[in-house]
Amino acid sequence: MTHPTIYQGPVFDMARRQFDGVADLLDLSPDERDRLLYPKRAMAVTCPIHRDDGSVAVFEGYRVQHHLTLGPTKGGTRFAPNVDLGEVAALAVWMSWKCALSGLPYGGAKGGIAVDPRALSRRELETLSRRYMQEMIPFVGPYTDVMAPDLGTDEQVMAWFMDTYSMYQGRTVTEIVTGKPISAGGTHGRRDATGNGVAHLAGRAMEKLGIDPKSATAVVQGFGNVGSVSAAALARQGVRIVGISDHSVALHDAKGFDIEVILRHVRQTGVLKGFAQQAEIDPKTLPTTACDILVPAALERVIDAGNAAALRCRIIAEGANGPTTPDADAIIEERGDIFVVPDILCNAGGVIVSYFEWVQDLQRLFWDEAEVMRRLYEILDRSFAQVVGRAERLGISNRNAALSIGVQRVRDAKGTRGLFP
Ligand SMILES: NC(=O)C1=CN([C@@H]2O[C@H](COP(=O)(O)OP(=O)(O)OC[C@H]3O[C@@H](n4cnc5c(N)ncnc54)[C@H](O)[C@@H]3O)[C@@H](O)[C@H]2O)C=CC1
Ligand SMILES: O=C(O)CCC(=O)C(=O)O
Repeated sequence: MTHPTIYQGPVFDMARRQFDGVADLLDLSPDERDRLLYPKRAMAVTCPIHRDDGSVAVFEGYRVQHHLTLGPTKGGTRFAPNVDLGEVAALAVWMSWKCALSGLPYGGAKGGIAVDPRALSRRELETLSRRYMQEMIPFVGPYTDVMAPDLGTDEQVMAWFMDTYSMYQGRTVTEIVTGKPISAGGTHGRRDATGNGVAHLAGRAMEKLGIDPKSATAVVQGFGNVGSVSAAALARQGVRIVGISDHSVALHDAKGFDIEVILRHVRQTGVLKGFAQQAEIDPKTLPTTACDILVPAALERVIDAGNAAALRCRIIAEGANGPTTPDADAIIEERGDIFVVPDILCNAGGVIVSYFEWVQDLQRLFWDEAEVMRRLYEILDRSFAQVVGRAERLGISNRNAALSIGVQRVRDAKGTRGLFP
C-alpha cells in the first residue's frame, strides 16, 4: 500500500517508530503492518462559535478512529492549543494497543480541538463543546465510537457532549460518552480512575523492586486529573511527593508536599503558582530531580534524548500518553536501572472504568464503587503480570512487551475475521 501522508509530525512519528519495533519483534508482514498501523478513518471539522464580545471564532477539530475490528472505537477528546491530526492519530493508535492489552472490546480513537480552553469563558467553552459534538454526530455512536475526557476536558464537557447528542436523537443516550458526572449517567470511580491506576501500578513496581512506599519519594509532572489524583493516591500509600508541576510552575521540597493542602489551593486559584514561592524550580529540571518514582502526567515527549541519561529515578510510571520518546527509551534500556511502567499499561485505569461506565449505561444497571474498584485493579494486575512476565521471558523492555501484546491481539482478531492468513 502507498502510505497515507496525512499523518505527520513528531507524535505520529513516535507511534510509528514504536510500532515498527514491535512489528519486527512479531515478524509481521508488510501488508499486516500497513493495515495495523494506519487509521481506518479520520475526520477534520471546523467549529465556529460566537465569542462573548460578539465576534466569530473558528476552531479546528479532529477525530481519528483507528480500527473497528474488536468493537466500537474508544478514546478521549483533547482541548489544547497544539492539537493536530498527527497527534490525534498517534493517540488513537495508542488507544488501540491499550484497549487490547486490557482485554477491552474496543478499537482506539482520539479527538480534539486546537484551542486553549483556559482562554475561553464558560459560555464559550460550552458552545464550542456542543458544536464539536454536533459536527461529530454523523461519525460517532454507542456502537461506533465512544468519547471520553482527556487533556483539557472534564466531566462537564462530557455532560455537554451527551446532552447535545441526546437532543439530536430525541432521547437520552448516556452510553454515547463516558467520564460523565454520576448525575448524568456516569459511574463511580471514573473521575479518579486513571490516577488511582497509576498509583496502584507504581505500587506494584515498588513491590517488584523491593522499595518500601513509606521510605519512597515521587515527582509528579502535571497536576490535572491524572497528576493530582496520582500524587494524592501515592501519598496515601506513604510516598513523599517531593516535586510537582503544572503549566504555571514547578515546585520542589525534599521534605514533601501536603497534597490535600495543594489540592485546596488549586481548586481555589486554578493553578499551582502562588502555593509556595520558596519551592519554585526551573520546570526543565523537574524530570531529572532525584526520586524513586517519576510520574509524567502532562504532555508527550517530556523524557527525550536530552534528559534520559540524567534521570535520577528508579521507576517511571507513565500517567501521560507518550511521555517518553523512542530515543529516550533506547537510553533507558541501555542504562538498565529504571523500571518503566509504560503508558498503555500505566494509565489504562481511565479507559477500563470508561468501559465499565459504558456497560452500566447500556444495561441501565449500576454498580457500587467497591465493585468498580475491585474489577479495575483485577484487570490492571492481570495486565501488569502479563507485561512483566513477557518482558522477562523474552528479554525485552516493558514497553515492547506491552505494545506487542496489544498489537498481537489486534492482529489475531483481524486474522480470525479473515483479513490475514
Ligand atoms: N483524563 C484521563 O482519564 C486520561 C488522561 N491521560 C493522559 O494524561 C495526561 C494528562 O491528562 P489529564 O490529567 O486528563 O489532563 P488535565 O487537563 O486534567 O491536566 C493536565 C495538567 O498538565 C499540566 N500541564 C500542561 N502543560 C504543562 C507543562 N508544560 N508542564 C507541566 N505541566 C503541564 C496542566 O497545567 C494540568 O495540570 C495526558 O497525556 C492525557 O492524554 C491518559 C489516560 C486517561
Ligand atoms: O476513557 C476513555 O475512554 C479514554 C481515556 C483516554 O483518552 C486515554 O486512555 O488516553
